[in-house]
Amino acid sequence: MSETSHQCVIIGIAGASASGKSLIASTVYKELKAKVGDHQIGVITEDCYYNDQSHLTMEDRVKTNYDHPNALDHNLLCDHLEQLMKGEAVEVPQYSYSEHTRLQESTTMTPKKVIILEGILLLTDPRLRNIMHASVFMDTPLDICLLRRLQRDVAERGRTMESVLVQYQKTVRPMFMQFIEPSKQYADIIVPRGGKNRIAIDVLKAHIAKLLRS
Ligand SMILES: Nc1ncnc2c1ncn2[C@@H]1O[C@H](COP(=O)(O)OP(=O)(O)O)[C@@H](O)[C@H]1O
Ligand SMILES: O=c1ccn([C@@H]2O[C@H](COP(=O)(O)O)[C@@H](O)[C@H]2O)c(=O)[nH]1
Repeated sequence: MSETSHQCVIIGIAGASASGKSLIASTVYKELKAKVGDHQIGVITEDCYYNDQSHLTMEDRVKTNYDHPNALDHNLLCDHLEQLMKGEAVEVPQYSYSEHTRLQESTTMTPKKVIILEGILLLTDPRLRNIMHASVFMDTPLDICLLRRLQRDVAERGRTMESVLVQYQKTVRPMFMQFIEPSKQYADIIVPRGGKNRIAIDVLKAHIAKLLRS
């Protein structure tokens, strides 16, 4: 648990791709927002901080390993979290998974009392671990993650079934084994089965509600 946060508390949610990080983060956010309003709580996705690849050809963009820590701009993410903790607003980048580029537009995030931060590689970075007040690891079996990623990426991220399967074998699974799974040791809470785990949602809501009251 970090001692550095004063105005804003960061709760990190990590785990494999398609393990349910976004779903649990958005469920906790929506259910709490209905009670406390969206000025108190927000969600930031690590994916927004993928490096812009617009200088590369599409062929090279497709070949990039998006599951290695070097694919992400954690410097900018840390800077933004520190600004939010100081009570300053930040411009969160928007990322296109189909173009592998950062969009021109960004999203303004005003300071919040609690930020839920979700992403695959969050717990691999000591700077981010130090900023977090509490951390969660979504421990969904990898075969279930692959099934869910396949469905989601074809439906929502402009991908073909074949491209998802090739990428999974080349980078997604190996990087999970090398970086993401070992980072589980740093989590305070380990959530099995995925983003609909009601007990886990309620535990997170209760913890955040307590922080909001303090
Ligand atoms: N427990 C669950 N049961 C059924 N579908 C789930 C469950 N958890 C997540 N999903 C679905 O799996 C897909 C991947 O989940 P998502 O939250 O996007 O994963 P992540 O953010 O970890 O990549 C989404 O379509 C989501 O709705
Ligand atoms: O240009 C990109 C950027 C990322 N990815 C894949 O996204 C997942 C992380 O996002 P989740 O929402 O946690 O699934 C990561 O496994 C990358 O492989 C991509 O395919 N293309």
